[in-house]
Amino acid sequence: MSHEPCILEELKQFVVHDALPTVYYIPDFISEDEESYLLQEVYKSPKTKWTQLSGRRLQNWGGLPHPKGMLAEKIPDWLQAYCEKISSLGAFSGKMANHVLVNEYKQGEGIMPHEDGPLYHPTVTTISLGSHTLLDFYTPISSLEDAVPQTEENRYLFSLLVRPRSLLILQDDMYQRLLHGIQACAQDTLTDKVVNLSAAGAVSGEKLTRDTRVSLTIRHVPKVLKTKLILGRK
Ligand SMILES: O=C(O)CCC(=O)C(=O)O
Ligand SMILES: [Fe+2]
Repeated sequence: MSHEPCILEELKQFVVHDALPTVYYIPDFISEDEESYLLQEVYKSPKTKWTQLSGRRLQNWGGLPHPKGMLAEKIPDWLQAYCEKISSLGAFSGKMANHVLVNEYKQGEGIMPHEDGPLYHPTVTTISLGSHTLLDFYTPISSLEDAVPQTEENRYLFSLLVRPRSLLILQDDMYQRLLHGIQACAQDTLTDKVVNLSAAGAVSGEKLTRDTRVSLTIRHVPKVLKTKLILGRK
């Protein structure tokens, strides 16, 4: 299936590597003031908005994606502004982002390798706040030869360094075929497996200590329910 080009010309300079369809890494997408403002808003949200998972906690905004359709909820203004800004770049083929996950990772926390699944438009955009992290990519289990033991180590492909205030856009195979995850560790030693070293202003061999990172994962959920009646609720 061919992919319609949907990102504005001006973003082309941020493509990380032609061999990786497709990664855009945009350093300093937001200012330090915007970063503090967003962190303030995240931490102002009611305690009940947080879901504690093993190794991270999260806030879900916009509704819960569901195979039958997402019952859309209004996204607060402080997030809506960024949904609009990113959508206007063409990230979602002209559609408006309508879903935001806020993940908080304390130093040493991470997320297991996973796929984001079929409920989203196949583009994921992520603003990082407070700390860098390394996002690691893995081949899916079925695509390796049987003779090779399918350990996480064998399936590991490469990493992206995401700095605070950056915007990362993943599309195509990067989203649809590969798994992504974040190692639960407190410090990263950069290697040549980090494919955006120069774009992120880093060098191989550098050691970076993590702090608490908050990520805003901004997406478009195509299937939305217009009213509660469709779910059969009173
Ligand atoms: O924190 C991130 O950048 C990744 C989050 C993620 O993969 C997810 O929520 O599905
Ligand atoms: Fe994910």
